[in-house]
Amino acid sequence: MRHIKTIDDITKDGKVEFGDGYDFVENTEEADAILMRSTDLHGYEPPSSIRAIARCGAGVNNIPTDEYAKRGVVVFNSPGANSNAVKELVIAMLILSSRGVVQSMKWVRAHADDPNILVDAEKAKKAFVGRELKGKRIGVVGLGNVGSKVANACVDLGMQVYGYDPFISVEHAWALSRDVQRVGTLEDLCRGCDYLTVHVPSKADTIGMIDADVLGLLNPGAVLINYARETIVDEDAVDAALQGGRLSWFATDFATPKTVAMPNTFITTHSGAGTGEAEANCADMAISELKDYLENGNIANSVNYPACSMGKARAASRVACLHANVPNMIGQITAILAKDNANVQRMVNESAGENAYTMFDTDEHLEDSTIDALKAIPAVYRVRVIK
Ligand SMILES: NC(=O)c1ccc[n+]([C@@H]2O[C@H](COP(=O)([O-])OP(=O)(O)OC[C@H]3O[C@@H](n4cnc5c(N)ncnc54)[C@H](O)[C@@H]3O)[C@@H](O)[C@H]2O)c1
Ligand SMILES: O=C(O)[C@H](O)COP(=O)(O)O
Repeated sequence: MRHIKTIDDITKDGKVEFGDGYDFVENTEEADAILMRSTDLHGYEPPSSIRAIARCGAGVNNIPTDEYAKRGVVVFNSPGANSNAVKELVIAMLILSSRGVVQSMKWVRAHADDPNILVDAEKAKKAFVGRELKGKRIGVVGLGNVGSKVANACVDLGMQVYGYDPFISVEHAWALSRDVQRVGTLEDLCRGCDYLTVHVPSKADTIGMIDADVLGLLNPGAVLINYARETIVDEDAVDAALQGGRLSWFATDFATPKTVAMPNTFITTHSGAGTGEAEANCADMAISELKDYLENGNIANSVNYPACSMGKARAASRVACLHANVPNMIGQITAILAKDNANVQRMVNESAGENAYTMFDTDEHLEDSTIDALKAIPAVYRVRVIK
């Protein structure tokens, strides 16, 4: 039996199914893996029983992924699984910030007792006259799973769409409408925009990237949308831009103390991924990643280890070594196997950044002393006997 600890509400209805051979435990010390969402794990040391953590969602800035890699803990996320949900809410924010929908509805509620409300509403409506999205210029920062979908949807709405992403993947470049115009700098993207929407992860080069300089390049009365992370916008600069009229609205998914004090904001409760469909997609992807890792040692969609697959574990034994990406690891591992006279059927070695992964199938089970020798290699973080 393998044991899973869940953190956060993975789905609204509580449905999380791993199937036969798995159960859920309260005590993390008894768990093999963690399934989670947005809880901040910085400062938390997972017990040695934990081999993997799967984040149901895209952003992993709440997890110390580098530190966990060095403890031999593989961290997964679920890329793209909630991107349609975010796209739809971003489109909603484009419309809400352009058409006085919320203000008009507030007026109706405030005049609910007026017996002439139908006639009076006709007079009141001039206060809520908005503008159309068609023909307006929007800048999309980050053209990954969410940004590429937002950009394509904006093309469909008849907007002039510009995108900026110096690290765009081939897959997302292919998915992008030919009507999305790519620009080379953030400044060129922002110059003359009526709308700016941000879809990048929170990391060293994106924290505070939407600052006073960037905001100053937008058209007066522009709208800023942040459904990525609160850290990406300089809140003081956004406040000043709202007060000074450079921005007419700021729509954000992050209710920070500074943001809630600002004028002209639409603020949601980190609800970009808040649909039943997105929750189910994220959970399904994260669960299958965890199961394949726990049962077969295969890695897909990890953010701190390379992708690696040898299919189902069918040989007598399968062993995985998680180690630093340094020279002579394969040499050291095979030397130890040769000493035990182990016959290797298949071996794979993959690396990503500072970390690497070596997995092999053998005809017979290895001696305990062989496993101990593998564990004793200085750059090895963890050895897993999967089968
Ligand atoms: N509000 C929500 O509920 C919600 C839901 C999903 C994702 N998010 C946030 O949105 C972010 C993006 O999500 P995604 O699924 O599109 O992720 P993704 O990884 O598919 O796309 C991120 C894109 O940002 C680009 N990028 C990275 N650094 C950049 C930089 N300095 N300048 C410009 N582009 C840069 C990458 O090349 C990539 O294409 C996530 O990291 C997460 O923080 C929020
Ligand atoms: O990065 C993400 O996928 C989103 O921010 C979703 O976060 P959540 O799982 O807490 O809704």
